Amino acid sequence: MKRFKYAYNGMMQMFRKDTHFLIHILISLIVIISGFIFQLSAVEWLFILSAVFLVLTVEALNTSIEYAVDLVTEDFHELALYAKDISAFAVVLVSIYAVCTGLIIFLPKLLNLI
Ligand SMILES: Nc1ncnc2c1ncn2[C@@H]1O[C@H](COP(=O)(O)OP(=O)(O)OP(=O)(O)O)[C@@H](O)[C@H]1O
Repeated sequence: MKRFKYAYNGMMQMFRKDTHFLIHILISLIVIISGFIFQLSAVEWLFILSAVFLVLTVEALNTSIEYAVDLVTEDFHELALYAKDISAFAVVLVSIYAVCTGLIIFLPKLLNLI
């Protein structure tokens, strides 16, 4: 129960600090609602949910790394720059995976509507 409380506090802090997180949550909700509308198969749900949770998880880790780096130094430091930039790169990578997954699953269904 303690762990859930800490996790809840972490989530609330994410909402306060990281506006990207809120955008990710909103997009995730739209994707999940679309999944119900298009009646995804079990395998399609697995890919969509893995993409959604991967993006949210990596975004949370990215914010966590930013805090850890800021704790060590707020001065300009090349290693701080590498740590933050590589962590941002990880978010971009999973976002590309999520966009590809969304396109592969939803695009044929959307084209079918036309
Ligand atoms: N201490 C530092 N030394 C060198 N470069 C830094 C340092 N802090 C931040 N940077 C550079 O500025 C960029 C933005 O850092 P920042 O901590 O503002 O994160 P952010 O991407 O704006 O995240 P958020 O919007 O969630 O706060 C980093 O990716 C890095 O290139």
